[in-house]
Amino acid sequence: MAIGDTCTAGRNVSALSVDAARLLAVAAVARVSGTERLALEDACGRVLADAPRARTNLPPFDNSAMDGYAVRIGDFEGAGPYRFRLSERIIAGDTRPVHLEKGTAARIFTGAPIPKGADAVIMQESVTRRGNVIEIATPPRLGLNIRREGEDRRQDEPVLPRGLRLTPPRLALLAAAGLADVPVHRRLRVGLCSTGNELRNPGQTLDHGQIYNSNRVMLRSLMAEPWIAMTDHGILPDDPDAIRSAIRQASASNDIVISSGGVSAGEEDHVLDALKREDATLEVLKVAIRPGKPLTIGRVGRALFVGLPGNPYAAAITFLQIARPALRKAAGLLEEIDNWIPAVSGFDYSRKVGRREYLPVTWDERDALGRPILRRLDRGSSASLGPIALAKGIAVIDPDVGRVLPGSSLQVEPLLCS
Ligand SMILES: Nc1nc2c(c(=O)[nH]1)N[C@H]1C(S)=C(S)[C@@H](COP(=O)(O)OP(=O)(O)OC[C@H]3O[C@@H](n4cnc5c(N)ncnc54)[C@H](O)[C@@H]3O)O[C@H]1N2
Ligand code: MOO
Repeated sequence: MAIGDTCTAGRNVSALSVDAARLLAVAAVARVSGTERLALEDACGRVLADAPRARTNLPPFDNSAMDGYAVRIGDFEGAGPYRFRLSERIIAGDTRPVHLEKGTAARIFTGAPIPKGADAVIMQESVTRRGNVIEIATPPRLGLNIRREGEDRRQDEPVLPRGLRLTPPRLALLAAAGLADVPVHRRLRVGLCSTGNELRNPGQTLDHGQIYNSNRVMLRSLMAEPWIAMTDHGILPDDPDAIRSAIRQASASNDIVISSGGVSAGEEDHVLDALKREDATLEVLKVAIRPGKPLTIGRVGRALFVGLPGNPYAAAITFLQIARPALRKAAGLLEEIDNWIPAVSGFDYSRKVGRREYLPVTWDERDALGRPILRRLDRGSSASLGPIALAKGIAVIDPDVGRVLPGSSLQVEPLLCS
C-alpha cells in the first residue's frame, strides 16, 4: 500500500507490518546505474556489476595435489607389491612438456603438472623408496590426488554472478581465473542528517536540556561500507524551513537520504510536513514494530528519503530491518542477509500483542541442540543504548505472541560484537 500525499492524517494511519514496510522501501529504490572498473586490490567490499568470465581454465592444467609419485594405472599388473623406476622429477612451475615413460614413475611435487600418460599420484608417505626405485603395495584408483584442469571453472565461463559483494575469497577466485580488474557498481550516495534542537556533537559542552548526538556515529558506522559514499549533512534544527531545504538539497545530491528524529506526532516533528511540501511520494508512515513505530519513508525527486525515529535503539532497529535492505538493493547487491539462528528463550516475558518486537539479548550457554539460551538485556527501551551495546544479538518476537516462556523457540539475529 502506498500512502499518497493526499493523506493528511499524519500518523492516523494503520501500521504496516515490518515485512510490508521493508518491501515498500525496497520497491521504492532502483539500482544505481553507473559502473566502474577497479583493480582487484581496490575492489574489496564493492558490488560486482557483471559476471566476469574466466580467462583460463581453473586450474589451468592437471596438477598434483600431493608431494609423491605420478604413475600409470595400466602399469599395475598382477599381484603387488609393484616396483617402478623413477624416470622424471617434476617440480611446481616446470613448464616442460613431460611424457611419462611406460613402466616408470615420476617424482612429483604439489602443484606440479601431471606428465602425459600418468593418471594417479601416490603420496610419498604410502611409498617405500630405495634409491631410484619405489615400491607400492596396492594399485591407486584412477585420478587419485590429481586436480583436474578446469574442475573449478572452465575458460570463458562466468566466475561469479553479478550482484555479489566482493569478499577476500571471491577476489582470490577472480585472480585465480586470471582477472586483474572487475566491473563494480558505482558507490551508492547516501546523505545523513540528524534533526533536533537538543543535539550537540560529542566533545562540545552541554547546556541543560541538550544531549549528545549518538545516532550520527551509530548510523555512519552502520553504513561504513565500501559500497557507500556517505555525506554527512550535520545537525538540523527543529525548524520547518531548515528541514525542508536540507531535505531538498540532500535529495538532489544523493541516492538515499537518511535522517533521524522529528518523525513522530508532536508539532516540533517537522519531517513529514517538509516531505509533503517537497511533493514527496510517501510510502511508509507507521510500522507495527517495537521499537520504531514512527518511521517515514518517501521518494523526493529521484532520491529515497528514510526518516528514522530519533530514539537511538529505535533508529538502529528500523535502519537494520527496513532501511538497510533498500540500501543494499540500490547498491546492486543481490544476496540477502539471512543470518538468523534458532535460539531458545531463557526468560519469561509478557507483553502487549500487535507489534513485532526486537529485544536485545545475550547468551553464555547453549542447550543440547546447540541453540543459544537467550538472556534479556533489559527491556531495550527505545531511548537506551546500553542494552544493544552489550547485546550479542536481537531476538525477534512475532506480533501475535503475548508471552514468551522459558524454553520457547525464538529467532535471533546476531550482531557483530567482536
Ligand atoms: N504523542 C506521541 N509521542 C511520541 C510517539 C507517538 O506515537 N505519539 N512516538 C514515540 C516513539 S515510539 C518514538 S520512537 C519517538 C520518535 O520520535 P521522533 O522520531 O520524532 O524523534 P524526536 O522526537 O526528535 O526524538 C526522540 C528522542 O530521541 C532523541 N534523539 C533524537 N535524535 C537523536 C540523536 N541524533 N542522537 C541521540 N538521541 C537523539 C531525542 O532527544 C528524543 O529523546 O517519539 C515518541 N513520541
Ligand atoms: O516505537 Mo518508539 O520507536 O519505540 O519508542
